[in-house]
Amino acid sequence: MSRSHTSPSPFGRHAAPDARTVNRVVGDIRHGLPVVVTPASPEQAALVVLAAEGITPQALDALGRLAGAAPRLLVTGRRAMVMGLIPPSSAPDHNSPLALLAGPEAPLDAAAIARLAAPGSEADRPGAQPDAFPWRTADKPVERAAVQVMKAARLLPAAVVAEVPSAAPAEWAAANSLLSVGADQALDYEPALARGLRQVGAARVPLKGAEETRVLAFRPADGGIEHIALVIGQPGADGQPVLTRLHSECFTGDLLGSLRCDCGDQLRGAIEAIAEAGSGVLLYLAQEGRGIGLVNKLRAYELQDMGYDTLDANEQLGFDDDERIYLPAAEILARLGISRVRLMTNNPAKLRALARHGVEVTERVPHVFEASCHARSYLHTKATRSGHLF
Ligand SMILES: Nc1nc2c(ncn2[C@@H]2O[C@H](COP(=O)(O)OP(=O)(O)OP(=O)(O)O)[C@@H](O)[C@H]2O)c(=O)[nH]1
Ligand SMILES: [Zn+2]
Repeated sequence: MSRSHTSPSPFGRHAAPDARTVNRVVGDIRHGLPVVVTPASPEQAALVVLAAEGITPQALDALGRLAGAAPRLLVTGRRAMVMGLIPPSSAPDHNSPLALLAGPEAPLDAAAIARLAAPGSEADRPGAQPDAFPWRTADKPVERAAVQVMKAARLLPAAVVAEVPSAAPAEWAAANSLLSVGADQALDYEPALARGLRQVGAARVPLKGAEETRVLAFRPADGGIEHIALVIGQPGADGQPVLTRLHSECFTGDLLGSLRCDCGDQLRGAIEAIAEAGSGVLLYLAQEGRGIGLVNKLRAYELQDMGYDTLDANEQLGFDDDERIYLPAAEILARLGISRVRLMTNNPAKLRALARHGVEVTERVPHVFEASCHARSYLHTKATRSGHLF
């Protein structure tokens, strides 16, 4: 299912304008620049937004002066929960952000923002008690979109925001040389990238033990990092469901041979098993760190060394325990003409997600490897808390 876009630019034949806009905004955010997020409804205020991660006192001052109002901090419900701001039971949607406002006893300065946005022992530090900040639930689309932009930028999911002092926010943004993006565009970014995937490369790459392998690359609509499909043999030629593995990128495990996880063994083991079966497909999905990115995964590892398990570490950072979506996988399978799979996985969420996207999973094929001593507690957590079937 691909969405067609019309573009007035002769260079824009393949471009998805919404994805391009979000991508440019993400670029500015990663540069430490503010952007404007506009609401669909003109009754709501637009926000001028900066990343909380790495914010400087100068940037915070400049934001306040630009907007003519005191900035506030948006953190996710998850982060608010681990800071003890809200009890676990009272968070209706953990992905809804919470707004923290500066109060007379607790100025929202750059140092406070760093402590509130990043996990650590903020409650131990003088002057940084999170409950000194008045807060309210922030579930307006512009507020959720501001946090979504941080996730798309692979930064900590926390944003410093102030209301745009104009009823014409896009014009105000242009007059201040800022990029702007619609809240709906930002919230639909990941699915839009998946819908706009294009195959951009295909080559025969004989692998050790799987010589009849083709490697195909699928580029998302914003020109970002490609997902890769390894097509081994002639999958589906016999009319049978295709032996399939969805593997999420793990730089540390796949490439460096990290012993903290089982990814490297699972990757090579899947290729071996598919070759042995005669044919199948492995999708190598650009979803490092269960979708939070490599840098945030390294932060999660640091937290795990402090005693948190792999799920709690994600939540300490403000993320859900798993931020992946499987629409890209379903889209690639559809492009390959595969609608029925025997899925090699221990993760029931992958079975449910593929079914939701119209892929028939005829069988789950267990995909278990011996754990190193460093990976034992990681795999134990998956089994006891994520419902993994080992
Ligand atoms: N955030 C986070 N990601 C991790 C951690 N350890 C491994 N990962 C990432 O988790 C993903 C592993 O994905 P998969 O191989 O699909 O594993 P899975 O979801 O357990 O599913 P199956 O292996 O199919 O059972 C990779 O993107 C890794 O980078 C961790 O401690 N924290
Ligand atoms: Zn791994």
